[in-house]
Amino acid sequence: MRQLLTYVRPYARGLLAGALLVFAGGLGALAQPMVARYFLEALATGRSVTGWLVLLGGLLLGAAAASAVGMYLIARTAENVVFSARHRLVARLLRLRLSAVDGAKPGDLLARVTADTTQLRAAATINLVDLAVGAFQVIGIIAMMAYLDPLLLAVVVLVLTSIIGSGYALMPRIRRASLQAQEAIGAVAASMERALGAFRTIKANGAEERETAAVLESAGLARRRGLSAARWMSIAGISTSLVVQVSFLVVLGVGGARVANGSLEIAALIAFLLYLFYLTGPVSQVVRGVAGLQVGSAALRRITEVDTMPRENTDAGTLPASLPDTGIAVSLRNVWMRYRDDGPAQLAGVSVDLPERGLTAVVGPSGAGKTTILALLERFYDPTAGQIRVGGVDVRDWPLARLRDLIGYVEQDAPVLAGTLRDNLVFGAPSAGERDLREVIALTRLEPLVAALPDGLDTPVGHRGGSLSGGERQRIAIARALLRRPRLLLLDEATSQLDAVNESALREVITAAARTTNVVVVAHRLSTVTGADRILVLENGRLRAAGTHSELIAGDDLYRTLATTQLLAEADSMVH
Ligand SMILES: Nc1ncnc2c1ncn2[C@@H]1O[C@H](COP(=O)(O)OP(=O)(O)OP(=O)(O)O)[C@@H](O)[C@H]1O
Repeated sequence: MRQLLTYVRPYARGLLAGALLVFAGGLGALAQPMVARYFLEALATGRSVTGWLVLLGGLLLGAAAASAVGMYLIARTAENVVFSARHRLVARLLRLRLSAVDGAKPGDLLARVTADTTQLRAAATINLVDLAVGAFQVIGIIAMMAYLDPLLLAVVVLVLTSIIGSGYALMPRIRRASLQAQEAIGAVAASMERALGAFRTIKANGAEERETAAVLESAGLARRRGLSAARWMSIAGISTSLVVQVSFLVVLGVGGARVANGSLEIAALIAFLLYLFYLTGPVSQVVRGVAGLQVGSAALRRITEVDTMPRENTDAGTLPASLPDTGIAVSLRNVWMRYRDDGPAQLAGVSVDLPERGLTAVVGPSGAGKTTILALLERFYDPTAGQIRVGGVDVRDWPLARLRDLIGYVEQDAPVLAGTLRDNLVFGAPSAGERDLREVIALTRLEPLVAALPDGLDTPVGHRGGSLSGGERQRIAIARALLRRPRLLLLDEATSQLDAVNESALREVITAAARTTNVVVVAHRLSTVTGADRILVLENGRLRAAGTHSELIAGDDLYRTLATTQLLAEADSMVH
């Protein structure tokens, strides 16, 4: 409730005004028959009806307008609350640490932003208003009952206490069932995301039916949990009416006996029973409000869970006194990395210095920890032990956003985002000028692609760049990184995405970049390696050897084997 109120508080005035207007609209509607009566009386007796007619018309329009505006204000509060919950959630989700997201399911996180926040709509408005208005009326009616006959009130209160008792028993069940239903909806979203993210793989493996079944299993669970919440809600509703009916009978019995022995007037009993009759509505309203709040609190729990996930602080830290204009040096000192505390060491005591300029190639068997080094330089993760310095400053001391500003990173799977080609290119440098853009397009040999696309740079490239080839995606990723004018360029080379012509062109681009910048390439091609100023050979997370191609060919067995077997293209000719 407290958490819910923190979302509602900024919009409390609008909600209050809305509730008061709806209430005034209700009063106006109630007054209409009375005014109609005076109008008809005036008509029958031949008196002037103009005043009554104007009042009736005014009431009619006023009540309708008050209700409409009131309902709009309540709906606006609901939308505002949902928006502010989404705002907070999205801002937090995109700042989560990678280690937090590694273990989460993107579809489930998505459901929290979409489905769970929607559940706040009713809880933050209608349910709260129901609870407040209902409770207010219940208190008023009970006060009137106390005035009429405290003894009968005691009977009513006794019976009403059982509503509170059953509420204590039922409400947690409603909350639990709603939470499970929302979790199941998260699971539906997660399995859909899994299926749509690997659409071709599913088709190629004939897995449509299995995946459909997996999604439907979660959907079925959501249905069962939803039904379970609905069952508990109807039990709460029906037990409320039953309790009020029972109290009606008890009051009738006790009151009747007291009237018979002369200790209560019949008029007082009738008035009491009328109040009891009126009590049904507000009590049901309170129960409805509290039950609705359970659904909201279940959703709120899933929303606020994100608050407990570790986030990155992108601004804290101190910039180094001076930053070079071109490349920036990097040093690793006895760096260890475990992705999980109890997991194996993916890097085990790596120490290396990479100067401000030059091309460093990192090679090694699959799983040796090559990509992990790049991830640590981007500070996607902190090393388990040891120190990484960029520009002479520990990466943990850098303001994260400024550190990443220095780096251009081309991931191995070269992701392209839904949007136009231009959006994708300027993604890392939104203020890049047209000239820079054209220059980078020429460097990365993207000109033929731009010319072939119907709207050139402004052509949408599909979800995850689905309408592009692997090589095109990779060149776009490289162009995107170059446009950032990085001082440290990290390239995770894809194994076989580029044809020979494009490959040699890009090799030239990278070599040119390395003349002014620190370039680190996780290399899978011999051509990349042979041109490197230094090569690091990683094996099982250890830096096994370092040197130039000819030094390593002469001095390192693993490198020699890698060069002849794993590193692609012209291997034989380069080795001999
Ligand atoms: N986010 C992660 N969580 C847990 N383990 C991870 C994670 N990323 C990588 N690993 C593990 O760390 C090890 C090193 O991975 P890394 O991606 O650095 O290898 P690599 O040398 O780049 O391999 P490849 O050449 O196949 O790309 C692998 O065993 C991998 O399974």
